[in-house]
Amino acid sequence: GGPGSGPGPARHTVAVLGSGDFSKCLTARLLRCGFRVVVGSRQPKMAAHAFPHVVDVTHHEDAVGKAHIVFLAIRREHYSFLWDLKHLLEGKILVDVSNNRRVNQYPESNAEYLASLLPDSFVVKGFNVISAWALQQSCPKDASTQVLICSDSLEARQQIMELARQLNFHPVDLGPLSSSRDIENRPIQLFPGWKGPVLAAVALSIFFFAYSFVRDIIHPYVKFKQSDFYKIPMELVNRTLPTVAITLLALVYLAGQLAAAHQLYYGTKYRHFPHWLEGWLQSRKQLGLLSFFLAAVHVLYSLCLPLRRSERYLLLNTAYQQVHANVENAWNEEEVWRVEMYVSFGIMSLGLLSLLAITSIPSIHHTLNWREFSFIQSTLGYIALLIATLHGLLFGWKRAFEEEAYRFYLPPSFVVALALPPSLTYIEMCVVFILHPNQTVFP
Ligand SMILES: NC(=O)C1=CN([C@@H]2O[C@H](COP(=O)(O)OP(=O)(O)OC[C@H]3O[C@@H](n4cnc5c(N)ncnc54)[C@H](OP(=O)(O)O)[C@@H]3O)[C@@H](O)[C@H]2O)C=CC1
Ligand SMILES: [Cu+2]
Repeated sequence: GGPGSGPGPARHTVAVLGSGDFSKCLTARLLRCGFRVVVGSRQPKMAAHAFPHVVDVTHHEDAVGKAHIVFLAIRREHYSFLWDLKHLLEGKILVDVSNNRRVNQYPESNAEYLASLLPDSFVVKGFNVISAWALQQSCPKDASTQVLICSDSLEARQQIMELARQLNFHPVDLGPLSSSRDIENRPIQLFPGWKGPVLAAVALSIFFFAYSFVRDIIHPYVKFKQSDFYKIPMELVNRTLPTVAITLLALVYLAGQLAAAHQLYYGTKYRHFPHWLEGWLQSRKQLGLLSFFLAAVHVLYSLCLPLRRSERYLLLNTAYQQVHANVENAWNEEEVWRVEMYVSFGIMSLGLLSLLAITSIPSIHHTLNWREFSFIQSTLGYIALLIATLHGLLFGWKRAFEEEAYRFYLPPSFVVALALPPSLTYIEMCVVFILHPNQTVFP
C-alpha cells in the first residue's frame, strides 16, 4: 500500500538516523510533543549518552525497522550507506533535512539525489530551514517556525505536514520534490534580491566619489595649489551619498517606464519582459530602500557639517575679512532664498522617502489596498524624486555659477554631477507624461 498503511503503533514512533546536533534537538522536540523516538547510530553505545533515557538508541537497521517515518539527520555526503538499508526503507517516509554549504552546490538537490538512491521510499524534503537552535525553543512564535515541505508523494507530504503541525511548526506545502532545490537554497542565501541593487549602489558610489575627488580636491590642487584634502571624510562622502541616492531613486522609476514603453511598443501586457528588465523591476523595492538609507545618512552628515573645526575657521576668517573690508551687512537675498529652498526641498524629499520606505514594510503594505499602495509608491514617489532633483539643482546652482574656481569649468562638471541623475528623471517624466498622462503603470 501507500505510505500511510504501516502498522498502527509504529506511526507514533519516529526514527532519526544520525546522532549529531540536529538529531539531538529534533529528538528533544519530538519527545516534548509526545512522540516516541528511536535513534539510529553507527555507534549506539557511545551515542546513547547524548540522549535522554527514554530514547531508544540503536543500530540503523533496528531503528529503521521500528518506525514508519525516518528522519535523516546526516549529511548528504554520507547518504551512500543508506544503500545497504534499501530493502528496509522500502515504503517508508524518509525526511531529508539536509543543507548544503553553497547555493547549487550539486547538480541535483539532496532530496532528489536521495530519491534516486532509494526509489522505493517516499522522500520528503523539509525542516532544513529550521536550525537546531530553533528546534530547542519550546514555543517559537516568530517567522522561523515556517517549515517548507515538498514531496512527489501527496500522502507522505500530508503526513509530514501534519507531523510538523504537531511539533508546533507551520508547514508550507511547496508541491513536488522538484521544489527541493529552492528549499535547500533558502537557508544559505545571503539577502536574496539585494545583490544587484547593492552592487549598483557600490558602483555608483565609487564613480561619484572618484568624480568628486578629482573635481573638488585634485583639480583645485593642481590648478591653484589649494589643499582641500580635509574635505575627503565629510564633504566628499556627503556629496557622494545624495548623488547615489537620487540616482537609485531615478532607477526605480526608470524601470517602470521602460516596462510601460515595452508594453506600449508590443501593444500587449502579456509579452514577457527581457530578463534584465524583469530583474530590474523586481529589485525596485531594494533600490528604493537603499536610496532612502543613503538619503537618511546624507541628512545626518549635513546636520553635522557645522560641528566641524573647518567650518568654524572658515566662518571666522570670513568675518575677519568682512570687518577688514568694512562690510557691515553681508546679507545676500538671492543666496538666502537659494539655501532656504534647498534645505526645505531636502527635508520634504526625505519625508516622502520615509513614507515610501514605511509602506514597503510587508505588514503595512498589507493594510493598504492596491490603489493606495500604488498612489504612495508611484505618485508620491515621483514627487519625491522631483523634489529631490530640485534640491540637488539648487545646491549645484551656486557651485556652477558663482564659485570663482569652477566658473570656467562649468560644462563637464555640471553635466555629470548634476544633470546625470536628474536627466534620467526628466526623460522618464517626458515618457510618462506623453505616453500615460494620468497613469502609473507599475507600483
Ligand atoms: N545543525 C543544524 O542546525 C542543522 C542541520 N541540518 C542538517 O541536518 C543534518 C545533520 O546535521 P548535524 O546534526 O548538524 O550534523 P553532525 O555532523 O553534527 O551529525 C551528523 C551525524 O551523521 C552521522 N554520520 C557521520 N558520518 C557518517 C557516515 N559516514 N555514515 C553514516 N552516518 C554518519 C553521525 O552520527 P553517528 O555517529 O551516530 O552515526 C553524526 O552525528 C545535515 O544534513 C544538516 O545539513 C539542517 C538544518 C539545521
Ligand atoms: Cu541634500
